[in-house]
Amino acid sequence: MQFKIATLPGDGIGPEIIEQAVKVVNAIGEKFGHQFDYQHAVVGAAAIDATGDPFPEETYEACKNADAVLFGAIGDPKYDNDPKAKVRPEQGLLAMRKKLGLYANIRPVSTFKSLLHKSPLRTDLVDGADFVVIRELTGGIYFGQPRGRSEDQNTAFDTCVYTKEEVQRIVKLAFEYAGKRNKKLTAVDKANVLATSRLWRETVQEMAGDFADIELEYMFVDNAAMQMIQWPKRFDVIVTENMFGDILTDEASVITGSLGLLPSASVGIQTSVFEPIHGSYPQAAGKNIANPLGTVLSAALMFELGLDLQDEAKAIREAVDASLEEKVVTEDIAEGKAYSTSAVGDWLAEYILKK
Ligand SMILES: NC(=O)c1ccc[n+]([C@@H]2O[C@H](COP(=O)([O-])OP(=O)(O)OC[C@H]3O[C@@H](n4cnc5c(N)ncnc54)[C@H](O)[C@@H]3O)[C@@H](O)[C@H]2O)c1
Ligand SMILES: CC(C)[C@H](C(=O)O)[C@@H](O)C(=O)O
Ligand SMILES: [Mg+2]
Repeated sequence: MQFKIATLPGDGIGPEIIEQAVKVVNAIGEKFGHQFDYQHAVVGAAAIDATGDPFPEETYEACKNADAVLFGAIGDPKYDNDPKAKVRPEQGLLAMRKKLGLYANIRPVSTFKSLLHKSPLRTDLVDGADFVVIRELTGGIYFGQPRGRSEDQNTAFDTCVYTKEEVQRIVKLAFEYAGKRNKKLTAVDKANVLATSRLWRETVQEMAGDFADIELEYMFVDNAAMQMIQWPKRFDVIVTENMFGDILTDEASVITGSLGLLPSASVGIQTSVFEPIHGSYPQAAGKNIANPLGTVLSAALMFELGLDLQDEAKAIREAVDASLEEKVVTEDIAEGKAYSTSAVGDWLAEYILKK
């Protein structure tokens, strides 16, 4: 089959990790007889440098016209350290999510047998941990109005807004996702304090009757942050709002051993975007040391959820498992010899072709 893939490397380590994902996707193409027509587009700081806009119209068009989008990461210290910057790389990512209607960010968290000892958590706690965080991605405090500063500049404000419809569509997706897994859903909120969280909880309660086969529990986000580390195996599917999901999933990556391992799928109304959960890791940019597996596993999610090609997704995950067992890994998870980002990509592509 023939597919159009938009590749958006972004900033920092973005180009290096996307390059490895493309190698892997090409190997899958060769093995399974698919052709991929790539359209490269700029986003983030790279797009500001090139066009002045962190999510230019041409990039939006490339995403809309694609069967799937592979995205690296955005962000640059020159903006991180300049709170007064008017245009920021992160605005490009948020614009992409909003304009493409990517309301659900699916972030699977699972452990690899060969990496259990890499987690700072006790092996018996993390061995077998396997859950999915469904993060709402186009609402909440990231997008709510009003936001800004008072006239005298001495007060700043952001607004957290959710409509019932926004909550319903993500909660429906989460119930359905739980139905395909172990039928357990944890709705994480801060309903003891926030009005938006009370709307979430009320909406989940109203919908629960339609999903009576799903075991449902509610948990406050502070408690969830603790239990995720204390007892990660108790979770199966978690649904939560935008910012809670952002924070909880970086925390969850500690269970697996590295932030560089976690993939995600941002799905919604138009084309889906497949992206690692980590950022542009500027300290590693250009050094060929970043872990490409979060991005490679995002490509696996692209086959699984975006293109509905299950054998292809499985072949990528098998290659990743094999690389971990053979210890062909980058420095964040290496013991002894560390491989470069590109060497890991080459090894994975070769493994897929040889198998
Ligand atoms: N989706 C995104 O594009 C995204 C996500 C998070 C942060 N950011 C941006 O990235 C920039 C840097 O942010 P940050 O330092 O807080 O977060 P980060 O995720 O870039 O890095 C945090 C730490 O995680 C580890 N790490 C991350 N990715 C890794 C990889 N592939 N391999 C090995 N280790 C990895 C490193 O130890 C790194 O110091 C900022 O500009 C931020 O806004 C972008
Ligand atoms: C860079 C930032 C806007 C982004 C977010 O907070 O959503 C990132 O942390 C992520 O998790 O993709
Ligand atoms: Mg994040």
